[in-house]
Amino acid sequence: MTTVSAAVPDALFALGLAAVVDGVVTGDENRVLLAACLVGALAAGSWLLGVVSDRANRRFADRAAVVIESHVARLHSSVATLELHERPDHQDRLAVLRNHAGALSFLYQQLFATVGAFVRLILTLILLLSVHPVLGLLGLLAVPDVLVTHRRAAVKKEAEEATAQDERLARHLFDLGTTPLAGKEVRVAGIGTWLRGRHRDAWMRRYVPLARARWISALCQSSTQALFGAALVGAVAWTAFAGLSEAASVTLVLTAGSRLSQYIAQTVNHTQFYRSIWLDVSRRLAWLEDYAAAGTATADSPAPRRLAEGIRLDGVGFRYPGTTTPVLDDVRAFLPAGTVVALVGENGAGKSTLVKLLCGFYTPTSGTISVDGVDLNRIPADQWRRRVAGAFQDFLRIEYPVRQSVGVGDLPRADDPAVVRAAVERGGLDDVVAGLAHGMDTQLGASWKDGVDLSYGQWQKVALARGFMRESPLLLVLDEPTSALDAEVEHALFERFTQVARSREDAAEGRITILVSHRFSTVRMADLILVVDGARVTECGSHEDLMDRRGRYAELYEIQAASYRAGYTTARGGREGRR
Ligand SMILES: Nc1ncnc2c1ncn2[C@@H]1O[C@H](COP(=O)(O)OP(=O)(O)OP(=O)(O)O)[C@@H](O)[C@H]1O
Repeated sequence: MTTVSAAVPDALFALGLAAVVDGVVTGDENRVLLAACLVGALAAGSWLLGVVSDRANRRFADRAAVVIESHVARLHSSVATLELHERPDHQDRLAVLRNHAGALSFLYQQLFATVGAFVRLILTLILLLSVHPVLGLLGLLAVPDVLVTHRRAAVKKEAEEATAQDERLARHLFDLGTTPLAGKEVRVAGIGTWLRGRHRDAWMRRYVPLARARWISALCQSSTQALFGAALVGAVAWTAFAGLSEAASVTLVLTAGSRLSQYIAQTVNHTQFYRSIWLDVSRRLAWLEDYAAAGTATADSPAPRRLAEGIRLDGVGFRYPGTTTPVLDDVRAFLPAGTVVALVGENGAGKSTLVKLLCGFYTPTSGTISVDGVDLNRIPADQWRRRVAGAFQDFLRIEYPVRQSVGVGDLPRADDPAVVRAAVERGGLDDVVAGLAHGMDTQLGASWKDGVDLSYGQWQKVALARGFMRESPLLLVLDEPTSALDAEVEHALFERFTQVARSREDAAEGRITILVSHRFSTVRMADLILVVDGARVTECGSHEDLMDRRGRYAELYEIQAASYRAGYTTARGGREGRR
């Protein structure tokens, strides 16, 4: 309310000045003194109310910014599928929403600022009309400016959206050129200059149309404001020479008139901001809210407490959003409850995609995945995800003390030392922790105080341990989480996982463990092996079944076994030769 109140003394300032001039012209000292006090009081009141409203608004906006950003982040993470992150049109919408989400926090403050601007404008118009009704025309001559400002803002927004992809590209290239992770490869490949060039090109593709739009806007606005300026000069001259020659009236027209353009600009800016925030950012926020809610609309069946039968893939087909090539096509398989299932196949065969579908990160484009006979789409995504655990090849490096970095795998139990310790052991991280100065309390990440950096394989073990935090997942996914570890270490770890998976407690829950690995010595431990080839599951059975079948699996297994044998013989030959 202080914002609105501040508008009144501000607008009446012209009246105070006119009274001072009137007192001077009539030689009435008391009147001059009174009017000067009024001007002082108006100026002080306007300043004081402005400061108070500014403080209050900032406080409110800071709090609102935290709430709104948390809301956007929550909506992001509550979207069940990954489509949101991978469709370019969705990404562009999200980029604009992320960039402007902070502006939403000014919505409330802006509402009062807009009302305040209207109050100033109306009071100023009343003051002008009190001199002569024809001065109301000044208000009309401000209309072109209003129209131009509205139109040009829309054009600028369109240009921003049309080039949002280039902005993302420029940021991506900047990150590539400046983040430590990419640093080695950028230097070895010598692509620093190339990256800089591409980065500049992307910025120019964004900047040129935006700059053009801004220049045209500036030209149009200068013309309309020049028109208004000319009208103001005309109004002052007319007041001075057309029978309204009292000095007080001229002062009023001069002061109120010159402020009129400023108040009109403020009113237009405030309404424009309000309009763009309301129509644009809040519409995007509503879109994100609907998008997040749509995923749960068809979910009407709770996640099972335990798996009794298993998971069935029935004619499952999948294309990534925005692409036309099927990555999976008519996949049919049954994963029985309580088993360890391995997925094998060449690079790009579709193993990780199948894992993502099983986790519910995407919905199949055709066919169904059913869990104990219930379509996975009918199980609320958050419930299903609470029963899924695992580790992925593209893992997170959470730079916290080891205890938390592992513990966040299951937040409700993150503070239970015994649970975290058990997960550390299952993930094979115990030997890494033993070598750290502060053990489980060691800060991870070299950029933090007393922080240590880990090797890629050690980070992978942290992610793996985090994946083992969850108490009773129905689906445990291990999608090449040990690719950076030695074959022997991976073998030992998986041997331990499969033993646990076959333990009485895990078998009672019917947990299915999905294992993706390119190492056949690991894969052969699984109860069931699915061979993914040419977007389909072409073979399915135990290691022995598949070897007997002498198909693709047996062929790949033999190739790997032969290369291991050759490597072993060469290594042994080399050692014996050196002796
Ligand atoms: N987000 C994505 N958008 C579009 N296509 C994708 C996406 N992710 C994967 N693909 C494509 O889907 C196909 C299968 O990829 P996927 O990651 O499932 O293979 P994979 O068998 O796990 O391979 P790898 O053994 O190399 O990990 C590949 O051709 C890949 O290019």
